[in-house]
Amino acid sequence: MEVRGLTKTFGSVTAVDSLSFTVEPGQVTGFLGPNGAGKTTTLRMALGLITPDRGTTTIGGTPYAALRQPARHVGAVLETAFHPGRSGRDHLRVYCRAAGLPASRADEVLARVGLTPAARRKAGNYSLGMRQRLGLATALLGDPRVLVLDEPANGLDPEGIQWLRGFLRHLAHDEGRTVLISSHLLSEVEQTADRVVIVGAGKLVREGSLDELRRESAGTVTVRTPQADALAAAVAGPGVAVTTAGPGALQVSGLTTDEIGHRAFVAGVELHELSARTSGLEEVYFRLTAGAEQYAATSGSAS
Ligand SMILES: Nc1ncnc2c1ncn2[C@@H]1O[C@H](COP(=O)(O)OP(=O)(O)OP(=O)(O)O)[C@@H](O)[C@H]1O
Repeated sequence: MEVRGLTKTFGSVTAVDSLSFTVEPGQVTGFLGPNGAGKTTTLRMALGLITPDRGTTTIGGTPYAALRQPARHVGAVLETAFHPGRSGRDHLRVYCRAAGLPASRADEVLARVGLTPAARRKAGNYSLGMRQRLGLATALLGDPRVLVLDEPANGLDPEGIQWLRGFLRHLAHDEGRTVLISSHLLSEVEQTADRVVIVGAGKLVREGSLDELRRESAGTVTVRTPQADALAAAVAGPGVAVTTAGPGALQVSGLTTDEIGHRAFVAGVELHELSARTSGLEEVYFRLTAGAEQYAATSGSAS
């Protein structure tokens, strides 16, 4: 799935801004960003539910709207709407008819998502977690190569989350499907996703493997010094990032503790602490999207 230059404006809000990224088969890709970052709008454009101002999305080289029998190519769970009086099984059979699929697919996908025991119960009485499973079953009806799921872990209990992780990884790794899942929490996709696409304020912030992000989170050094400005000047250079981490404390990335200690010594800067530490993925994600969240908060309160 290739997203190229997608842009969408609602009034004065640019929800999605020249966004481009690629989602590969055989992997689970996490689509991450804080609330209001434009994830749902992007997915709705990718699935032809709303029209972008600019840009394209193609699935296996073809725009969604041009796919013949789209259910066989792309399965999506964006918002899950059910007729409350209809059983889960009947809900799926209606979709089978609409998509030209045999009714027997309904029972097959119910079994895949573990809903067989509840198949004949009214969907209106399903728990949130069961509704999520029914949504997933609906997406799987056409046996699609691409799955797009908006916040699929919402409402699932810990056991359900565990099951979902294994299931999505199986669909991608063992069956070679393309799986895209959105979330505003990195922790929610951390154990499922192989890659992440991170957006903030409608723009791409980062696209890459989770391993890359993990490596990045390993390289921060905390320095405490009464001469913070002098130290910042002493370590500055290409590939080095320095941020303030409280009074008299700096975080330096791009240099080892030995290199920072040496530069401080040469510059005559007194050090009180020099420690390498793993900042953790969540912190890297927060740092990447912090500006975007600020922007979202400002634009939200102004409107
Ligand atoms: N139909 C609409 N009309 C007006 N503004 C909209 C509409 N849809 C989305 N927006 C705005 O576009 C921005 C992006 O919203 P979107 O729902 O795509 O973000 P999101 O990343 O999915 O957020 P969340 O995690 O909260 O679901 C927000 O500022 C939102 O208020």
